[in-house]
Amino acid sequence: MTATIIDGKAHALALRTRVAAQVATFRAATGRAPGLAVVLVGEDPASAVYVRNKGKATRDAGMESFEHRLPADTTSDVLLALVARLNADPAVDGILVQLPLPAHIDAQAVLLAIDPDKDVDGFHPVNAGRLAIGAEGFVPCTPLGCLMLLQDVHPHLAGLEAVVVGRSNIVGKPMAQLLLQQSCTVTIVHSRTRDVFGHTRQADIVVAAVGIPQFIRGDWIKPGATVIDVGINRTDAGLVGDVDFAAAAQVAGAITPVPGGVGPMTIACLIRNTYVSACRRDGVEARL
Ligand SMILES: NC(=O)C1=CN([C@@H]2O[C@H](COP(=O)(O)OP(=O)(O)OC[C@H]3O[C@@H](n4cnc5c(N)ncnc54)[C@H](OP(=O)(O)O)[C@@H]3O)[C@@H](O)[C@H]2O)C=CC1
Ligand SMILES: Nc1nc(=O)c2c([nH]1)NC[C@@H]1CN(c3ccc(C(=O)N[C@@H](CCC(=O)O)C(=O)O)cc3)C=[N+]21
Ligand SMILES: [Mg+2]
Repeated sequence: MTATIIDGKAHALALRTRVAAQVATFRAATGRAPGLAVVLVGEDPASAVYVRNKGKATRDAGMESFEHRLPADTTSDVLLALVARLNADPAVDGILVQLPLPAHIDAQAVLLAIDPDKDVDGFHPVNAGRLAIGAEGFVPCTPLGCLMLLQDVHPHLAGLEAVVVGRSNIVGKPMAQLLLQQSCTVTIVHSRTRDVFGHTRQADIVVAAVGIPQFIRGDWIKPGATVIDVGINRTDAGLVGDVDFAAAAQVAGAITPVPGGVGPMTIACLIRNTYVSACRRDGVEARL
């Protein structure tokens, strides 16, 4: 069997195009553009590339991008003061503080300072709680993008066995919550799991968010299963995912590539969340 390759780039472009059309309607109705503030502390080159790409995607959608670049030695107090200003700024609908932050800054404290109703990353504990109880809030962009790709392959997710590899607050845990909300039977495996492939081999859906290049082997996948590879690993061989793509594609029914899979959907969902935030803040219905 050779898997269908899930084209994340095409899905992302379609979503961004839909959002851009709705943003035009929003601007005509309200006389203002939705705004996204992105904060980058330090000079990590990979982070700088992401922030540039986010700014471009924001402007391409007809929204305003406010980019704040701070030096690596910025204090927590200075960063918290900037977040407070962005919280109070009516032109800002979404706030994203690029992670990772330098080690001397308490990242949890910074995330906690963001107004949950501008938290388009969905990282604030209030939004994590809203997701857990099924209340309206912001869902982290990467798992939301993964869910959209999965729903294209499986219009009915209910009853499917899903295994999420990884339990981080920004990918694994919210991914498991979303799949549970869709009535999948969800298993989360992590570094202390005794038999990771014993679990993945049973799964109809495997979401890999481990951070280890090509960690998931081809024979860990059940024939016909859907594989979503969240991993972004820069190696000497270039950018690779957390799945051994060549081997897994021989077994899976559908699989996302890296690059061109989940990554572009993350940015498209950030644009979507920012548009939705602007609609909520102005009391107009979000249409997507
Ligand atoms: N495409 C995109 O838009 C995005 C991609 N990423 C990428 O996704 C990947 C995961 O990111 P993130 O969740 O932040 O990573 P973290 O490092 O925060 O979490 C990794 C998880 O994998 C688990 N893990 C580590 N080793 C093993 C193992 N041997 N067996 C089973 N589980 C293991 C860890 O377990 P434990 O908790 O026990 O330590 C942890 O829960 C990275 O490659 C990252 O670059 C991240 C965000 C967005
Ligand atoms: N507050 C915060 N929110 C985030 O959402 C966030 C973050 N911090 N820190 C870093 C991670 C990582 N992340 C990615 C976004 C897009 C691609 C992406 O577009 N990837 C392209 C390739 C890009 C390349 O070539 O490097 C692809 O997979 O095709 C990847 C990774 C968002 N993150
Ligand atoms: Mg992490």
